[in-house]
Amino acid sequence: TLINHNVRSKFKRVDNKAKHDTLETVGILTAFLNMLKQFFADIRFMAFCEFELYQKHGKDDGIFVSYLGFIENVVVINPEAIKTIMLHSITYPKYPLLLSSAFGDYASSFFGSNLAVIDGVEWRKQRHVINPAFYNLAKFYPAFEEHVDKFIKNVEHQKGPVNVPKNLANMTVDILGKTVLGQDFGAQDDKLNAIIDSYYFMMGNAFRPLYTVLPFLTKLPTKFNKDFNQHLNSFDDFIYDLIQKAHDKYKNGVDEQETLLDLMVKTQHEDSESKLDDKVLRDNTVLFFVAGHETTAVTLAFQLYRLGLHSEVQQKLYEEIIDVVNGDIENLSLDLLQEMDYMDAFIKESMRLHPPAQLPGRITAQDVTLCGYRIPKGTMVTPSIYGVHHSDVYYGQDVKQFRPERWLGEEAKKIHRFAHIPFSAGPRVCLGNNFSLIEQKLFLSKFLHKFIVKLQPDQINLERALDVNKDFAINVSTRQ
Ligand code: HEM
Repeated sequence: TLINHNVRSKFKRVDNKAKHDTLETVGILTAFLNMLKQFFADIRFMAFCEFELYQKHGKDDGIFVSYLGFIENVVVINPEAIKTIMLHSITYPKYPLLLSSAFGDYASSFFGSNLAVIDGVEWRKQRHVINPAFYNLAKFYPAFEEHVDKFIKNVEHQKGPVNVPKNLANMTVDILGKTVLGQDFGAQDDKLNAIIDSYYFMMGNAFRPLYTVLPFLTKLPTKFNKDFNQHLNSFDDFIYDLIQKAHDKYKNGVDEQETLLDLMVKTQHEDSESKLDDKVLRDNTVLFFVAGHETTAVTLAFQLYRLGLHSEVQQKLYEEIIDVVNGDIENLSLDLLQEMDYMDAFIKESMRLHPPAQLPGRITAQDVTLCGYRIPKGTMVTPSIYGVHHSDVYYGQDVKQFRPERWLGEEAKKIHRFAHIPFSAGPRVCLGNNFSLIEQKLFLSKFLHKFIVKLQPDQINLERALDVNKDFAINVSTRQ
């Protein structure tokens, strides 16, 4: 009770927007149980834990205090407060959790110090170098198409149910390799297996809060630690090899279209103020691996799940595709993808209910007021993407229903702009959002043109549980 009292007294009402005298705080026992749950969970599970707590303990302010491990965490579900946080990246910089390299924990040794976690001048410098790689997405279109076609061909040759998450991840990593790193990975042809295995091993383990909070565990002479370090070394060798190839390409003056990696490597050879050294290149290449393929693969897997669940939506999408390409899928182009309104609504709705990135942590750089409460400097503040997307306060009574129509016409205008933020918003908005949206639309158009998706009877409740390592098989039949 004393601890609770202490926590509450820190977050007091300062103006009449606040509905209660202090911010609502989850009880210390609940926090402790939640912490145990989080310690052994994958970080991706934590947003569900937080939202469950909010539903049980939060009041109707859309803001409450919870815990991330031992750290007090102000979780924000109110879209006006989310807007304030997202638009003011100097007052609310990134929470430096993943920058704890001083501890030498797994998250920082794998993920490193890249664009997504740094702030200030260094962030501006890196974003300035990396941004131009995403200016002209039309140049990526042929690579998107090649790998989507390969995916479809593989499905055509497969007998029986198709396990989608892993295969989709192979497709998206091939697309990423070709477009962003300039490499043919061949994951869809089973050529990248060892590296992908290492990658998944680290993704599955590096971000476990257990190791971030108790990093000394990573130093114990256990088999697990040995395995982790082996995987890390082989993954790093692979990345440094890609970087070396980009250096060679620069020196040989190969006149090809510049990839993101080329742009980053070039800074070292030219007398530029934005020089990025090899370690920064390595850390950003890892970032692009992490941010750039699993997110889209999981999104697509959930979309196939939704299509199987809602056959009427599938039919409407199919009709729109046929209409836009005028009956011939060979006409499909980047421009035509922009004409698919129902497709846009479908993607928005699926990313609302199944956002792959959920808790973008920030820290207060000064004392602030959010929703009428005083939040002291140095507090962790986390807009809950999952929370605001699932809140009936902002989406109404049918919040749990999958209804793309809510994103069409007048109805869409009533939804708060910051109540739908799967790619975040403001200066730290996802750099790959348009890249991913084109990938999704192209995939869905070609896939639905070819196949009808059906779920298997035991797979009607996947609401929370999908990641690229989970088995999720769908039945597909070829359209006549
Ligand atoms: C469905 C797909 C994707 C989702 C849902 C997603 C989501 C996000 C979110 C929520 C953030 C911001 C986190 C924050 O505000 O703290 C972010 C940042 C970022 N994303 Fe994505 N992302 C996706 C795909 C991609 C792709 C395909 C790429 C690159 C090819 C990419 C590259 C990045 C980068 C570089 C950042 C850091 C930007 C910065 O801090 O300046 N993402 N993403």
